[in-house]
Amino acid sequence: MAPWGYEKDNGPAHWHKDCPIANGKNQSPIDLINGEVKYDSGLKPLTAKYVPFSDAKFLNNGHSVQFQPSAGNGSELTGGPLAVKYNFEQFHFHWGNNDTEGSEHRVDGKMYPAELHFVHWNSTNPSFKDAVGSGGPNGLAVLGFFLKVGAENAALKPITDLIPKVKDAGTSVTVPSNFDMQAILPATLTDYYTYDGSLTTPPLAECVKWIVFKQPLEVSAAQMEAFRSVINRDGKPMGGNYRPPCPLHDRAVKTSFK
Ligand SMILES: CCN[C@H]1CN(CCOC)S(=O)(=O)c2sc(S(N)(=O)=O)cc21
Ligand SMILES: [Zn+2]
Repeated sequence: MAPWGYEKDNGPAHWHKDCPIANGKNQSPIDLINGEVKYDSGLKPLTAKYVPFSDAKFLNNGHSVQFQPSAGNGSELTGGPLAVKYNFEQFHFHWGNNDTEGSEHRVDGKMYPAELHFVHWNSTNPSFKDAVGSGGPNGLAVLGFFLKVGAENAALKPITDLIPKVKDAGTSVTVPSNFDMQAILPATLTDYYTYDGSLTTPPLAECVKWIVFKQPLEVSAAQMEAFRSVINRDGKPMGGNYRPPCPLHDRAVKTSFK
């Protein structure tokens, strides 16, 4: 099979050939249907402590644009549905070619123009790769934020300003050390959906505790256009790098809000 992607000949409908788990019962993303979620008063806010990075890269890996600090950067996530501390690994984006599509998760069938994923791994594992392969839904914790078009996002501006430098697949740049990742997050990480799921790209491992925030972040139209200028390995616009929703099967989606 051609390397996986999001085109007709290598997109989500083909992924099961190399990754049979694509047809598993704990796949992501899903459509978050408000009439079917269940409030859980035991779900407390999350705490993310992101420390400044000395040598982080911003890269185009052919499937997304990704912020990646060197291993062991000391940033961590606790609380919410998580029983232990998770280490920050990377963040990346999914987006569409117009404002009516782009997010991976949906809310009552509605797609947002983009979705931002903060990937963390369970610190009881010796490494990130062990966490991905650890089996069960507690290997990774991914925070999902919907992006909608509105005011310029000043916290994301240092990142969106770097996009023209990683327009082509396989390129990367060093991120200025004064980049403040914490500033991207809302002050309180409260209202969210959470469920057990998978990576939304190959290898599609069912190792993810998903935490998707109800409140979208805003980015400007110019920031959205920056994403839409990114090119994939086939030299085509990367926009459309989102997997459609997967069946929920017998999973429950819990909310921290009523
Ligand atoms: C393009 C490749 N994307 C994946 C790379 N990794 C997994 C395997 O690595 C050894 S990962 O854990 O960094 C994640 S998280 C993630 S999503 N969209 O579900 O948040 C996809 C991937
Ligand atoms: Zn993602």
